[in-house]
Amino acid sequence: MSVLIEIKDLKVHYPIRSGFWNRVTDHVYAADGVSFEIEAGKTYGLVGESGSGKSTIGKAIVGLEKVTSGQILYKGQDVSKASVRRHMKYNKDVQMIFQDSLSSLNPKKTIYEIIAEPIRNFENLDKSAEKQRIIELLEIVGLSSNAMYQYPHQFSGGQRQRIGIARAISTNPKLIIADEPVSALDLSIQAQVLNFMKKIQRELGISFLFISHDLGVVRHMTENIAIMHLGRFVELGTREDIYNNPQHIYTKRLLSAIPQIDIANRDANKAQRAAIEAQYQAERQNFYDADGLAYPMHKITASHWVSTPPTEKGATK
Ligand SMILES: Nc1ncnc2c1ncn2[C@@H]1O[C@H](COP(=O)(O)OP(=O)(O)OP(=O)(O)O)[C@@H](O)[C@H]1O
Repeated sequence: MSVLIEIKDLKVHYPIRSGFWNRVTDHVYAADGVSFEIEAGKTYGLVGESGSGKSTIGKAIVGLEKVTSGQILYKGQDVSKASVRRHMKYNKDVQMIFQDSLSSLNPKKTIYEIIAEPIRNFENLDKSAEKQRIIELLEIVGLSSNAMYQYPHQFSGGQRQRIGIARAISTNPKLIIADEPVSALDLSIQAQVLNFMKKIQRELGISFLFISHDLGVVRHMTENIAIMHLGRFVELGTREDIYNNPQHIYTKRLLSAIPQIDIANRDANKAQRAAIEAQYQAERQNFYDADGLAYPMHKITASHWVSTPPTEKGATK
């Protein structure tokens, strides 16, 4: 295994201002000491409910959010500082795709201009080489070269996600942060886009940080997964650890929330969901501290970490 990027004790705290003087009166602890590694060519899943801090981590990694403390180590350098990112041309290697492709693609620009923008930031191609590159990128994402003369609103949601992917891969990146890349799409289109992401990963060797609120969506995409709740990781492990041997009550609750298409067992699934919810409500206080925050994680196997009360022994992450 080769580690592409290492996140160490990352904290991103947003100030809350109030009162006549607009003073900082408190903070939102959006990411509160998270550590994990993404391997080269692999997908890392980051899963939690809305507001748990997933996007904040993704944005901090690409440099869109200021890091309060901690490190983001890439090729041995701490890229949490803007000067280091510029010096290393880090933003060429790390790109982001968003959930809402309509608002993340400038509606006034043609697809050609949208895809050309990151290329122009990092390379000095002449007009014909640039056009050739854009035609190739459209081909990779399964769109005809005519698409380059059109505008985002002329495409379906799934096609727009492909355009977002074409733009993201245009700089030949090593890592793509995919923030809820399919949650705005119909189920049938979701599967197409997910398969397509796996295909470009195989062909181009790109790593993904795949952010989702739905453990069902990441299941077939990731090798390693972190479960996040209120700014902290509650559980982290391989796909097998998380899906076959979940330990934290919050992970169990997220697993029970995966939509089931299996109509024959609908009643049994509903009963199981209700049982997990009752267990969650009854045992919640055992899993969180007096402020309602997750405890530090402890290692339970070589790959599996779980947030547990501090009386239990083991290294913390
Ligand atoms: N710029 C900001 N200023 C203040 N608070 C913020 C800011 N951005 C996010 N937050 C808060 O930080 C917390 C984490 O938000 P974040 O968007 O990272 O969560 P998320 O898990 O990605 O959720 P969602 O899927 O809804 O985006 C939330 O409480 C959110 O309200």
